[in-house]
Amino acid sequence: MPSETPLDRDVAALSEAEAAAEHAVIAARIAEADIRYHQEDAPTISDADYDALRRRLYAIEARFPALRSAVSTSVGAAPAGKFAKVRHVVPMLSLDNAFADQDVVDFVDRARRFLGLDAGQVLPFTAEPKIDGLSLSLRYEAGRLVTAATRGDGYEGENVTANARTIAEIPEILPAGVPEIVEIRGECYMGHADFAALNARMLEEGGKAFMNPRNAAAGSLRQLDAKITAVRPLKFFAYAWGEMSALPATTQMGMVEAFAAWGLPTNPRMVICTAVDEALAFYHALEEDRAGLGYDIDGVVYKVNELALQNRLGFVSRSPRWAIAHKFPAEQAFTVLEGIDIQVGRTGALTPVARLNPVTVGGVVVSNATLHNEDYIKGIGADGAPIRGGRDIRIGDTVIIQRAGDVIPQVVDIDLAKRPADAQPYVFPTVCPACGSHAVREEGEAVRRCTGGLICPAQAVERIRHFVSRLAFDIEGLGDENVQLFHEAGLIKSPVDIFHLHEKREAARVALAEYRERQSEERRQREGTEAKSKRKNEDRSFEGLEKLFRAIDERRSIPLDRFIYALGIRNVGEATAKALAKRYVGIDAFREAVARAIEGLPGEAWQTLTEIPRVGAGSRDKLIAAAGEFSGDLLGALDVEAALNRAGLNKPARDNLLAHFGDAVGVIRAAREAAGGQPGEAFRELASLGDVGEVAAISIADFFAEPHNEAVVSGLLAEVSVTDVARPATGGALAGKIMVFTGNLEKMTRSEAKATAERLGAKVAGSVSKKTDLVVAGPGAGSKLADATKFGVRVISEDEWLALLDEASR
Ligand SMILES: NC(=O)c1ccc[n+]([C@@H]2O[C@H](COP(=O)([O-])OP(=O)(O)OC[C@H]3O[C@@H](n4cnc5c(N)ncnc54)[C@H](O)[C@@H]3O)[C@@H](O)[C@H]2O)c1
Ligand SMILES: [Zn+2]
Repeated sequence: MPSETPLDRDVAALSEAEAAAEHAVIAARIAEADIRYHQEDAPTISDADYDALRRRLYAIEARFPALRSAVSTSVGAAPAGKFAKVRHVVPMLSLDNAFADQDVVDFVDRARRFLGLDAGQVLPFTAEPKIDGLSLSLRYEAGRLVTAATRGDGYEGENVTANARTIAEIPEILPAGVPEIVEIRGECYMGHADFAALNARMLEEGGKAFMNPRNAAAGSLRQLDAKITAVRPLKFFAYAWGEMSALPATTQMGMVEAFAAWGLPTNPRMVICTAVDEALAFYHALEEDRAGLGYDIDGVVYKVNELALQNRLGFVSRSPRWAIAHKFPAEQAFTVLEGIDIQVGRTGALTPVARLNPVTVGGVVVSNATLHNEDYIKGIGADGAPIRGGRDIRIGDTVIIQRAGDVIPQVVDIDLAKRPADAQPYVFPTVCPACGSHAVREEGEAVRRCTGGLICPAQAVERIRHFVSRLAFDIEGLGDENVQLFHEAGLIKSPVDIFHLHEKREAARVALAEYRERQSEERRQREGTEAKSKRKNEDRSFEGLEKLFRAIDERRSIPLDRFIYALGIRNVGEATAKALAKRYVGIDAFREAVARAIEGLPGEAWQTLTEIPRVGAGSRDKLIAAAGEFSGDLLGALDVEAALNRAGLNKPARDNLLAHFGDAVGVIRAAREAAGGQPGEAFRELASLGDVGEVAAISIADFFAEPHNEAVVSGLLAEVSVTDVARPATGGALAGKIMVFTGNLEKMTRSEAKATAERLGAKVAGSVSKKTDLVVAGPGAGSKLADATKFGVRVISEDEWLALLDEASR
């Protein structure tokens, strides 16, 4: 609830003056909300907030009846001036609301008491979905539709006859034999799929999207120009009636069945209940099916089935005593966005989370909701097209929160009318809030990522796990569990700490002991017995720890490719790391090359051009060259077209560039800008290595340009010596040989086998050809083995391979 109304103060504690003051404020807010909702189809508070205001109003009036005013008994809002008015012979009233199951129990008890029923007598009532649309009254005279009217204030509605006639589901003529005067009432609504399609069309035509299906239905029906209504996909369910010259039935159910027989759409979920339990079961079952109905409902309506009993029960002020609306907890609510927090995920992704003024949605108090990503906040969808009609989200905005079922609550829209005058567009951080490293966003990616992988606490555990993984430092005894526990104990915060762990032997022992203690405690709890833990945590040796220290020491020397791979640079996998190591051989040469590449790092405009789909490096360079030669000013559109033609791009590249930058002027402007930020020679060289490429080169440069990472690399180099990668094809027992592994290897993994072969100078290929020198085939080998036979390539078993390795290492 917005803070202006202290709805939480106990009514019993209010003085008469306080009550009067609060009553006046609430009454004014209800009157205002009624006009926005019923007359303008543009609500400014949520239904739940509205209901809470009404409940509070009635609570105050119950204690101070003298405060009752027009609002207390009002229904809807007066007809809008733009429509002709229609007087309802039988008023169209509202319904009393039930929120908790107990309210329904009370309702039935009240009705039974009123009717003087004793325990043995049943009181059947109907239960049916409460459709979330707007009520519509259809008057037929001699079987012909003569007037259609909205509810208005219950006594006078708006004449929307021409509009209603355009609704396909509403019959113009009723079958012969119907009473002379028939007034059928029901709900005019719009289905989910139709609503989505209508909104897409509205946006495409440059119009405004509707907030929800109810507003869309109301806005479409209440059009001065019926031609507009005609193209809006409106539907109708009949469930009530007004003036009738004769009644076709004596029960609620019978009446609705008669309407169906006359050709009116009625809701298939309507049932008869004889006990409260049955009604509540219906309610909860419907709530579960709610999302799949295809149209919005906001609760269940119960009505006493016998019309004779309905007549005896009659009305209280604005609603019948024989019916009640049992509302579902709201799935959407308005609240104020108080701030945007940035969370950093395990892989460095920065995710914006809305900090909200707490609000109840779907029966749960929500104070955080997802904002998805940077573009979502700006009003841009995943496909680059506007969402929410292009409205961005700002701190201080009044936002709509949605929470359906178990889905994470999300911010779905904002109310522009309530935007504070000083609200600023949200600027997404370019620095990681967890570690201060810069955060970059790759073109074509929705997420921005922290580049401080090695020091970022949010990513630490993941990165350290990668650092010690098999293809990287391969430190035995430092599995996922140990990384986690040493990280939690503050002993390994970054990879450098691994090499200092032995200096903190005591602390490591304590951390390990505590971890074991926790583990066995958990086991005890799980198994439920004390006795089970036979070895009651006796002083177990810390042999494992000593072994770990030895394993770490063994890795104080590591080949360059493994070292590069271990750093966990984005887009740098095993193959890229190998290509780099092969090219630069030693760590110093590699770092120098990267430092030079950073100096020549291309500008953002160049990077953007690089990542537009179907625009390869060739097209990009052609375009930049053409833009460089182009001397005209960008306003001369003809020249611009000519310049673009001269560039000689292929069609897909050209189309995608035009789509991305809007028009030829935009393309040339972008190309000119890119020309100013072209990469230097060193960058181009880095990017041109096999298995590296421009994307990886940018990631490498970004990584080393981040001082935090440089610091960790220097720290590591003080602890480990990075060995040069032997130039291949010299000396190794398999120098220059092309090998293929196929089938299942049982004594070593595929990647191990591959690494060993490469260490001996072989090149490992993925498929067998005439050039293949050797195939190692395990069980289950298939087509590759067949190829080997076909080409006459030598094939050996895994055991023979191991023997060969033995020999080679002697
Ligand atoms: N957000 C706002 O600013 C705002 C303002 C005013 C009203 N409202 C919403 O409207 C409600 C009050 O409006 P109300 O006075 O129309 O009461 P109501 O919506 O609680 O109940 C009466 C209405 O229910 C509808 N209905 C749907 N299915 C029905 C069925 N099967 N049988 C009978 N009636 C059915 C009819 O149109 C009827 O007029 C509030 O509880 C709130 O949800 C919201
Ligand atoms: Zn970070």
